[in-house]
Amino acid sequence: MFSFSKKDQATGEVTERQLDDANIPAHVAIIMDGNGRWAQQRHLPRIAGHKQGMNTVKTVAKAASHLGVKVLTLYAFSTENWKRPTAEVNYLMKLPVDFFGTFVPDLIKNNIRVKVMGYTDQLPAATQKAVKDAIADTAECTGMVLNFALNYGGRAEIVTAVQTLAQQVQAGTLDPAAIDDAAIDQQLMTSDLGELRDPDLLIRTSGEERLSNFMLWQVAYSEFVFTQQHWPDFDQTALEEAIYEYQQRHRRYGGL
Ligand SMILES: Cc1cc(N2CCCCCC2)n2ncc(-c3ccc(F)cc3)c2n1
Repeated sequence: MFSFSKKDQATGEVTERQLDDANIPAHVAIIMDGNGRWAQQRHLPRIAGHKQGMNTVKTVAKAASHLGVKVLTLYAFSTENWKRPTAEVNYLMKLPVDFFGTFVPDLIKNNIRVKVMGYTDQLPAATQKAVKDAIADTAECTGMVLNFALNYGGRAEIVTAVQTLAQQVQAGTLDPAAIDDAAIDQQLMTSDLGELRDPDLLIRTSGEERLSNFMLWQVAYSEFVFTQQHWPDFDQTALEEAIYEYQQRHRRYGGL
């Protein structure tokens, strides 16, 4: 059992809570929202929110690993984020370089393996190199998979999968009647996660209640938990509270 304390924001009352360590979600996915608003509330530039957000990534990755999460997927940059101001995009593209420049030893110490899903060939060369090196440096780790969605979009992922299957039908190597869930799963960027490819729990921070084109196919049966704090304020306790909420729900897979 994992114990944690929850403080009621209104009354200040503190209650002890227990997590059932036999029901920790195997795959947790997080839409890390609120970095810009966090900075704005402190009269700081938006990039200050991203910088603090990256520190939260380090904290939450270690916390998830200690709790027994097997895959942690983090939505770091969407295919729509290229529309942001050039200076902000340039700063964001340097974050993976900074992250691995400082955090790979910690990842290895915690036996955490890095995976990245997205259209990484469209990223700057330095970002691609940092990602490639971190994947190689942690390839022997057998613990939690830290899976970054980087230049990722759920609809683009499905379009790419459909195009591949259509080409196989056109080539005469695939019978259209054989296209089922498994055939689609196999073409998605999460295919190498095997049985852990679909998130059991999706968390979105900062109060927004939208998917924003994230893992649209994979979250078909996920539990969603929307939390109020901005991502830079998210921490181990917030993760434990989200997992506690997940554990209070009856899980159905379309059945009774
Ligand atoms: C673009 C971007 C933005 C980014 N933010 C910090 C977290 C809040 C969300 C936006 C800003 N973080 N944080 C970590 C990464 C990262 C990505 C790939 C990778 F292999 C290693 C680290 C990252 N990438």
